[in-house]
Amino acid sequence: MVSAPGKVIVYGEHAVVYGKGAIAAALSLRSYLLVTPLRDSRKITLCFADIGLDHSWDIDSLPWPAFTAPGKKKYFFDTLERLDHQLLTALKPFVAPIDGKVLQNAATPFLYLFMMIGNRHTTGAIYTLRSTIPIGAGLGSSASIAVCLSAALQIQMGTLTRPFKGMLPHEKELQLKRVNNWAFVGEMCIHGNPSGVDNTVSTGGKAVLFRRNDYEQPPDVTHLVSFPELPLLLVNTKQPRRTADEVAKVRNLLVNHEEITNLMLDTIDRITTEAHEIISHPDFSPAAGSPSLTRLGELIRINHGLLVSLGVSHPKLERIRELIDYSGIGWTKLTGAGGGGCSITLLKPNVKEDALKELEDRLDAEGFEKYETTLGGPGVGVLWPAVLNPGVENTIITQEMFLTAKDVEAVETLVGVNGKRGAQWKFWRN
Ligand SMILES: Nc1ncnc2c1ncn2[C@@H]1O[C@H](COP(=O)(O)OP(=O)(O)O)[C@@H](O)[C@H]1O
Ligand SMILES: C[C@@](O)(CCOP(=O)(O)O)CC(=O)O
Repeated sequence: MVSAPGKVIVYGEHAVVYGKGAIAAALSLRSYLLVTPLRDSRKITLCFADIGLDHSWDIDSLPWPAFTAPGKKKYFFDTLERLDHQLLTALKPFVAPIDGKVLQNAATPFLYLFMMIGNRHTTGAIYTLRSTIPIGAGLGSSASIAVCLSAALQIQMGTLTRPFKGMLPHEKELQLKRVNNWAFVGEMCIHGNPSGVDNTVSTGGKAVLFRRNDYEQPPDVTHLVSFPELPLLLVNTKQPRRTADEVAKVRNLLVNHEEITNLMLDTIDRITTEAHEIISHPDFSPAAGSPSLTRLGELIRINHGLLVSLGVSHPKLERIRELIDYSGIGWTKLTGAGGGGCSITLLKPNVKEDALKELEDRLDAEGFEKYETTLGGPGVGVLWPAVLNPGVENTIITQEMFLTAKDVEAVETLVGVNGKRGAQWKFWRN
């Protein structure tokens, strides 16, 4: 079993697509992928329980000639920054029988990565996914799945080892890079032109300052090892939207109002840079009365204003912001692609319990959902063998156990990275 986290973008979404900086942190909400190898089978089955996807392919019937044509097959050590649109087209007939865009979007990166990382001699397997990340809410659900698929398929093919005691740091980093590279390719299958910030933070965990100036080159990634524990409130509008559509809105604005849009993107870049300077300052403290926390909060508010001007907010996001501004408990912005999805609020120090409770009741009454989550958790991890509580319980986690966990809490209790059943996850980066 492998697992990878969702993320929040604290500053810089959308601008990051145009070479500006973004700060993002890993969430404690995660995706979990169980691989059940079937030695004597020539079938692969994708069972993505949260969205009701259960589809099988006969390995021998897949378009191997297209994927193995000269120059097409990529190897685990190749640098991967591009998607091969011819190969994507070759997969279309294999995805077409699946009902609906959401399910097709989930299946396409899997098939592409399976064909690229695997080969026609790969044995059959069932790939079962459960995720505690809300789908399409700006929290990087698709990227966390791409990271899981990338890691699981590479482990299956033997091009990735699980992390072990004594593994050299540079080997760990190299393996993370391979996971991230293929995950980025998976993201490209459904997002067209992703910046790569989501898969990067999901792979490496904790928090990053990310910038991709040149799409032909790898991004500049600074790991923010001392990222502070910021008091954040995360609220979901439950308004569905697609990342690709929101990214397209900014692209259109850039075409129609080039100069003004560029100025706004530059301002967001400046906000991210200043926020980075604040949190990396040796005197930074998120404690009560700290002027730097207020400054970070003001930057959050300004960043949101610019995202509104870029056209990627939504009346429901504005309603949440209005309620929170009215209660005076913190500074709010949308996070991720916007158009719905989630907002984050940096809470002011010493917020009174009853003010928070009153706000939560109002959010609840208007149909919004609040998440309890922590930032800065671990990136991709592996549980191998997939057993519970080794040495004590030693129970193999079966597909049935995984599928019958009745809700997010039950999934976390069963297999969670901090789960109550004592499963021993290993991470490439601690
Ligand atoms: N739990 C899940 N199970 C299967 N597929 C999922 C799940 N979560 C997300 N996805 C896939 O990712 C897509 C959402 O990606 P995206 O629009 O980027 O939203 P997000 O902001 O959450 O990353 C969905 O349409 C679906 O294809
Ligand atoms: C809007 C964007 O900056 C972030 C998208 O995040 P999400 O898919 O909404 O989780 C796009 C990108 O970085 O590729």
